[in-house]
Amino acid sequence: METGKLIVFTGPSGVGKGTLLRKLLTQHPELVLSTSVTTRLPRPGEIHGTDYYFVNLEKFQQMVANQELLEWAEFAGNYYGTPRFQVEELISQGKWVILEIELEGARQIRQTFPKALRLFILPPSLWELEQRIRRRGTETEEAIAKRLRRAQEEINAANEFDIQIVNDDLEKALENLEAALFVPC
Ligand SMILES: Nc1ncnc2c1ncn2[C@@H]1O[C@H](COP(=O)(O)OP(=O)(O)OP(=O)(O)O)[C@@H](O)[C@H]1O
Ligand SMILES: Nc1nc2c(ncn2[C@@H]2O[C@H](COP(=O)(O)O)[C@@H](O)[C@H]2O)c(=O)[nH]1
Repeated sequence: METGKLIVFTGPSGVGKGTLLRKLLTQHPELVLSTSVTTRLPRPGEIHGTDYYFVNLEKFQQMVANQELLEWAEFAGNYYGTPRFQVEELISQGKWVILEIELEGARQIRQTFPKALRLFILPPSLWELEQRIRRRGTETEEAIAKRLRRAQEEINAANEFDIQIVNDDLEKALENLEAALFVPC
């Protein structure tokens, strides 16, 4: 049977992780993106069970207490976590599972899944990162400020990851991502 693999995908908010992953998954439908749990409110168009499992704080705390999350962290005022059951099940079936998670969660995964491939996505500059968050138009000023403060801390930790990819030109970044994932044996 083919061996499953865990792939961690991290980078500051607004760098383009979701955009890159949507393209990657269209071209490689055999890859599986884990659906996280969050206490954040849904953005317009986001669907429960597809983009996230949207839960209240009480439910999130219950999941933490019951050890239902593989990793979890607070990010810019909300909680996020990876449901354990789906990831463990999929990997045991030989699937390649991607976690799109922030830095603290990625550090936890490093402890529990040392063989996971860990990728960090960098912006071409902090200025461009801010433009991207603003252009997306999904966050309040307060949330943008929180996310940008966290961005510098995350970028400083990029060297903790196996591979760093700059998302300047989207197509080029996608090519680099594919090269990192599908290295010939
Ligand atoms: N290479 C790129 N060049 C220009 N704009 C980009 C590029 N990649 C992504 N974007 C744009 O930047 C914005 C943020 O992208 P995206 O939502 O994918 O970021 P993210 O890293 O998933 O953010 P978050 O962690 O907050 O969910 C989007 O409007 C997207 O269209
Ligand atoms: N540690 C975790 N981080 C997660 C998870 N799911 C998403 N995220 C990260 O949170 C921020 C903000 O996401 P947003 O959707 O509110 O913009 C971003 O860096 C995501 O990668 C998770 O399960 N665990």
